[in-house]
Amino acid sequence: MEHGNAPHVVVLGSPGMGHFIPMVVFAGGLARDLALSVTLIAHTGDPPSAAEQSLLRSLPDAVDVVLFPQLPAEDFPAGTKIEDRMFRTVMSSLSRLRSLLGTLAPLAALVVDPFCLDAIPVAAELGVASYIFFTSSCMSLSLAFHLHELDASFQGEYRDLPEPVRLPGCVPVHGKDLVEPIQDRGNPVYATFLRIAERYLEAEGVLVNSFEALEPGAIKALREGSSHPPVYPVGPLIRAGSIDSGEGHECLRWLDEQPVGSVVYVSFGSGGALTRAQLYELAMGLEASRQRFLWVAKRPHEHDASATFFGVESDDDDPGSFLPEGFLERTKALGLVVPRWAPQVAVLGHSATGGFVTHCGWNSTLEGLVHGVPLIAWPLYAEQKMNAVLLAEDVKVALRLEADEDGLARGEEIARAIVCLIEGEEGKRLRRRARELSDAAARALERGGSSCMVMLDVAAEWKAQRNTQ
Ligand SMILES: O=c1ccn([C@@H]2O[C@H](COP(=O)(O)OP(=O)(O)O[C@H]3O[C@H](CO)[C@@H](O)[C@H](O)[C@H]3O)[C@@H](O)[C@H]2O)c(=O)[nH]1
Repeated sequence: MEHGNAPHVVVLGSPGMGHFIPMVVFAGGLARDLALSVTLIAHTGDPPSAAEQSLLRSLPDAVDVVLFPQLPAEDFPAGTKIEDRMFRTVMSSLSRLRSLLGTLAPLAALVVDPFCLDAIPVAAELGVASYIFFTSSCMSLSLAFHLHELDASFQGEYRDLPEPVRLPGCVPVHGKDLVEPIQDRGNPVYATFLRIAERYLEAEGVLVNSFEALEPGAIKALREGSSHPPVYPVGPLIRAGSIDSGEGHECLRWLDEQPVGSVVYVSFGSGGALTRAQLYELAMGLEASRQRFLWVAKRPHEHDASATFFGVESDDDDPGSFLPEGFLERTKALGLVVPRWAPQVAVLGHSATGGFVTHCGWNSTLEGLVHGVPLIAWPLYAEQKMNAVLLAEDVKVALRLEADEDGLARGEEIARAIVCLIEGEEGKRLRRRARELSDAAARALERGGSSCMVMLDVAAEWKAQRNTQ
């Protein structure tokens, strides 16, 4: 493609839908809203999944797409953490990236996601400035900036820390709720996180998918901090309803038949999986709540809460084959179960949706808030426990579930939380808060809004960069 006079930016994303989606949205926005010429390099399945292909088709013509393959599961020993697979997939692409960047010069910037930070020295060799598009909260970014300090301050596992961790401007967070891959210092991924924490300092700036009204304290502290690159909150960037419209999907037709604000939507993102025992309790809780529900159900997994992160391995996803006997029949008047994947943005934007049981993946979180939907926080892995703390204790837009000593959330507890969210006073308060945030999110992105202005400033830097080349 001819890139003309527009500054050319390369956007590099890591594997998994939770990263693919925001990087595609970000790349599309650079071309559409800022008239930049963009090459998006994405790590996808080979071939890309139907969901990946459909999102790529939504990109404007000014975005060139290059697909790098993600490393197959067989290349890793059983039990390898997803984060390790992501970092290693990106490492395996670096020589191809080097050649490609060489052919694309002159470049105004390379923008990488948090699992692609090893590309920063490659860009530096070619004289290209690197930026990070951080696909989670400012609170998680702050943890990355303070990881070395934390590592030096305590020898044991973080779950044994006697006092909560106080990241600047953030709600205190217990050590056990810090990101999951740093919970075991003996796992090789811990050392990788420490190594990568240093790479953040090599970037020219960090764009974050968050916004002022959502994380004012953390953003202020990051803005004032001088030991790291400048931080630019540019969110919330999510797919437009027109892109994830789900046209004709049975769950949208079903939602059309339900009263306004009556349905709780249950989904654990692209990767989340429950154990068989937990899946049973969730089914019992939904049934006992007697509330309407739409549940994206996936086959249970006993040992890996992120079992479907790199795609679903089995085609056998009929919920009837793994849900409790008789559940579908008994609940058919109140609920709908869809296998594996739903058009989530359309579901959250539907007037019948009144609550969201979520694993607190950052994209799901933003999608819920943009549509003014209050949350029940059910974190599973990655940085989701930190997000849950932020949403329940700081932003106050989510209910938490109490688990028993085995870590299982019982059916009665799940039913209690759902009834409280859809019918209770607490639910009303959370809904008001979610609507406030929805309005604030829209204001941040409109012309003159905080995120819009910040993005224009960064684009101006890139344009200036281009003019000095
Ligand atoms: O049935 C589904 C399920 C998911 N999605 C979409 O898939 C994305 C999932 O992203 P997210 O909610 O962030 O969850 P994960 O896929 O788990 O994302 C990974 O990446 C995120 C961003 O870094 C992290 O916050 C998470 O913890 C990490 O697991 C969202 O856009 C969803 O709308 C659908 O459209 N339909």
